[in-house]
Amino acid sequence: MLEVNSLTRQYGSKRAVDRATFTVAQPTMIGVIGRSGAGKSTLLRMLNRLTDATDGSVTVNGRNVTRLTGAARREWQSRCAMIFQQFNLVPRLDVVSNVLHGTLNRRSTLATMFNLYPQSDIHRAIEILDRLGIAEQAPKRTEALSGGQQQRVAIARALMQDPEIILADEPIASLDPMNAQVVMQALRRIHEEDGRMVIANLHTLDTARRYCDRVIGMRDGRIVFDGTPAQLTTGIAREIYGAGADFSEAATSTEIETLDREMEAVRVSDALV
Ligand SMILES: Nc1ncnc2c1ncn2[C@@H]1O[C@H](COP(=O)(O)OP(=O)(O)OP(=O)(O)O)[C@@H](O)[C@H]1O
Repeated sequence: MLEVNSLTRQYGSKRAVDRATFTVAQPTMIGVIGRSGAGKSTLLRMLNRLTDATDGSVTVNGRNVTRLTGAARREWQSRCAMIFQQFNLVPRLDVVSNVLHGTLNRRSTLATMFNLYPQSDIHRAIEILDRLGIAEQAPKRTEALSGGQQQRVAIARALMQDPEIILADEPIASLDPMNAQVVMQALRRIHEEDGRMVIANLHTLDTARRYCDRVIGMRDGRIVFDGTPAQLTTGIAREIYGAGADFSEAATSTEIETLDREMEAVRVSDALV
């Protein structure tokens, strides 16, 4: 159970997040939407303590994690893994070593310095890569992979921590539509098969509608919508995005449906060969 209560972050005179309040009773896949500067990243970063809250609290299963320090804070961060738009991998390092970095929190400095990983961790890393469909990339340098593959490496690194919650800050914003779809499907599967909570900042409405059970809409630091995709009408979307009457959902689209049609066409032509 995650309880976010009046969570606030002030930067000078600017309230990046203004008394955000919501509860997640069971593992859910949640999309956070809103225009640029609405406070989405700051909200996520406060949840896993990359950014400190000015006020309010984050409580997980009855424990307030907002003021944890030192080892307790690091322990919380490993239970609440974060993935980023720019992947945050070590480009010159091979894929499997990047994934093994997910275990850094529980390894000694000496073991880290000499890149000493237990066999069991290496096996687990390969298993996770296999699950994400990229095991054959394990020995390659990460920089040689496509953006979609790199984001799956970042997801694998997060899974190495065996987190209860995965926070994804614009995970598909740098990807083409096909890779965006593969990454969103991977996050959805992890949610469904492992029962992990996923909270993803998404800049496109159709992605949130398609993959999430619940959508949180932010505007000017405040949560202005919290409901199911079905409850998110075009009128509400217009309010969240602060758009005029000419607002159209297509303008926030990644064209995933178009892509579906293209992929179907490829499948049909493959079947004919
Ligand atoms: N470190 C900081 N110092 C000062 N102001 C900040 C800082 N981080 C964020 N802000 C401000 O807080 C507000 C919310 O920013 P945030 O990055 O959380 O929004 P966002 O919805 O994630 O936007 P985007 O989609 O562009 O990433 C913005 O006005 C931003 O300029």
